[in-house]
Amino acid sequence: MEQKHDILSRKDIELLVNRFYERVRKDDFIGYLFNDVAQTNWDKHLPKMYDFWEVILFGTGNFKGNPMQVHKELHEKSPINETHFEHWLMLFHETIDELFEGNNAEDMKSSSASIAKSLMFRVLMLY
Ligand code: HEM
Repeated sequence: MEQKHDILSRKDIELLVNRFYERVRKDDFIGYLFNDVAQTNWDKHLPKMYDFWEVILFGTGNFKGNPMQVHKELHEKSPINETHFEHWLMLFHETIDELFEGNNAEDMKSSSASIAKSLMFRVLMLY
């Protein structure tokens, strides 16, 4: 088997994001939020997510968006809760571990966990 390496480039981010949302779309617990509620246009969403993670991980690229607003609107259409966030995070971390290994992979797990927490608190107004 090929040795795993760290997340080092935009190409690596693209692979990770593609693999993650392939799982999300088919997921019994959160898939419907994308497929039915948001009716996600994947050709737009995926490049946006490459940009998002490129900024978070490498400080390069140009993400334009408003995640707080987007998730609030989603929650208004179809309520999401802590379990959805935990599940999202579990799938994300599993996908990272499946493909990569190293400091950036670990950083991505911890930054996704803290963003998930802050999104969750603000979207669900738990503060
Ligand atoms: C309960 C967990 C989550 C669900 C169900 C969810 C769902 C969604 C949906 C449906 C969209 C809109 C896609 C579209 O344009 O159709 C979206 C956008 C987005 N999500 Fe999430 N998400 C979750 C958690 C997270 C987390 C934890 C992060 C970051 C670590 C994140 C980052 C983003 C970003 C950056 C966007 C793009 C925002 C924009 O367009 O301005 N999401 N999400």
